[in-house]
Amino acid sequence: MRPACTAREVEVGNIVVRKFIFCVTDNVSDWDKVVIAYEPVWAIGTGKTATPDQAQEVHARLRQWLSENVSPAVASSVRIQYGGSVNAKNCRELAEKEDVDGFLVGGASLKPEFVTIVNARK
Ligand SMILES: O=C(CO)COP(=O)(O)O
Repeated sequence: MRPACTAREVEVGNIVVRKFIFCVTDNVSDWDKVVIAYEPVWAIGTGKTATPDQAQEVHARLRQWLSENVSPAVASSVRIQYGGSVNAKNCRELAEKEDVDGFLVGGASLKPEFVTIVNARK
């Protein structure tokens, strides 16, 4: 069973995401060269993964924010990847989410299961 994050962990994540996106969008001149990664701090290397719904919620909010503050075209074309304890068991469910465009994989990239993660959308 997947360990869930606490409400505090989710709240801290949202604040960090907000500060980050304001800082970055002010300094981007070519959005074709940008890939956004959402990596909850509490999920990196911990074995705790955001649920697919949690990841989708943050990714969708990022896309919505980009649509309103940059442009709808950028919002729909920019890749938003999820990172944080992605493995062969959780990658398919995460990949099914509309706004999860790929993964940043740490520990699992060193194991044979990485092939399953690479093919998660197939
Ligand atoms: O930081 C990461 C990739 O950049 C994620 O690492 P893990 O997949 O080991 O949690």
